[in-house]
Amino acid sequence: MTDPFALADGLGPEKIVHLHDAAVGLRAIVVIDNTAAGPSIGGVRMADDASLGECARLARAMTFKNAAAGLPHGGGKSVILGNPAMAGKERLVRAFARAIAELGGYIPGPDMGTDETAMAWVHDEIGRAVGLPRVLGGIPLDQIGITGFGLGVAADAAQAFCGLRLDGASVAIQGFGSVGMNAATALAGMGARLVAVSDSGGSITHPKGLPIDDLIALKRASRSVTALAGATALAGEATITAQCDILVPAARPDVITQANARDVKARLVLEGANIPTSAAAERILHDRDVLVVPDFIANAGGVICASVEYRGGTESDARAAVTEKIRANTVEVLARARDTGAMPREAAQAMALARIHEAMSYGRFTGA
Ligand SMILES: NC(=O)C1=CN([C@@H]2O[C@H](COP(=O)(O)OP(=O)(O)OC[C@H]3O[C@@H](n4cnc5c(N)ncnc54)[C@H](OP(=O)(O)O)[C@@H]3O)[C@@H](O)[C@H]2O)C=CC1
Ligand SMILES: O=C(O)CCC(=O)C(=O)O
Repeated sequence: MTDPFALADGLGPEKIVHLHDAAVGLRAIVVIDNTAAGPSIGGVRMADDASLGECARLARAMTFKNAAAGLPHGGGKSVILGNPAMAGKERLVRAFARAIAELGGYIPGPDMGTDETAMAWVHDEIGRAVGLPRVLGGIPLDQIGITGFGLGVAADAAQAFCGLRLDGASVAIQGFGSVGMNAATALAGMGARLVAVSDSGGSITHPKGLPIDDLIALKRASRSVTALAGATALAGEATITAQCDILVPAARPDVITQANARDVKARLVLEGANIPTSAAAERILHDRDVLVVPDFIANAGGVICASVEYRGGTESDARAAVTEKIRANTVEVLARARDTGAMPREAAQAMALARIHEAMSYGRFTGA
């Protein structure tokens, strides 16, 4: 067996819990990374191939994200191993919920493969979840597309730092779920044009612009974007290197790598997905003057909304908080990066770490 503490460092993880219920076929992992600022919030990912390593990296991203946004929450994440389209998903999600009932330091929300309905099942079992349907008093963060909306705010703030005008800019988006489709809508609202898009069925392009409403209608009908008439099909991962001004990864981790970073054509990368870019790839992009707005700054809309919901706020409170925090953080991080020559992620981590360390300094054993 490998060292069970191999992932441990000065921030966490505080708890790693493996959940197994043979009767329902549940195999899941929860990582509570750091709760110095408050109980952790982070999404529940449902995927066949998620791993402990991925879950821990996602939980750490939440620690940074929640701290950077100034939320009274630490970071956590969970994965349920399984295909989100499976029959019997509700049974599995309900079994997961019961298994985390005593893990009070973790507040689950939606992530890839789960949505407000899944959070309603979790809430029904244990009374603890965010991103709930309105009828349960929630703010359905996936349905209202608040993370995509926040990516639009980040893009608006970032354009001045890379000499780009959103009006007329071309955009490629990998993944057309809650984040991807709402980012497309937000960017189109500021004059940008969607020229390439993908989902798990493949990629398509149209240099003159793809019709976002038609693409959304296809997804609502559970079809792939590749079913759009009149578009040109591209190879699977081709959105990453598509000809465009702005690239929005909005699907799985580790899609911009050392192998393809030199082929990225965009001048601005807005990280909608969590951990989409390897450290080496981010360095390559930085050296090529491609501006990257890091995941935990750009895609914080969902968790900011979740935090507002947790405290009984309204959807308009959430939109105001997302707009204010993402705009301020994007400007601060990009200005620090410009002024110091650091990568935006380094500047963002320094900002978040200062807050995490301060929160940790109030803990009982700090300095003992
Ligand atoms: N939801 C939120 O508020 C937040 C989400 N995020 C992150 O954003 C990312 C997307 O989340 P979300 O939109 O909620 O997830 P969804 O499950 O709603 O959508 C994911 C999309 O990615 C597509 N996809 C899956 N694999 C691939 C692939 N290999 N190539 C291209 N597309 C692929 C899916 O295709 P198909 O439609 O065919 O299944 C789907 O369109 C994740 O990294 C998540 O952690 C970050 C912050 C908040
Ligand atoms: O769904 C949530 O709880 C917050 C969003 C999240 O998990 C994320 O930002 O990755």
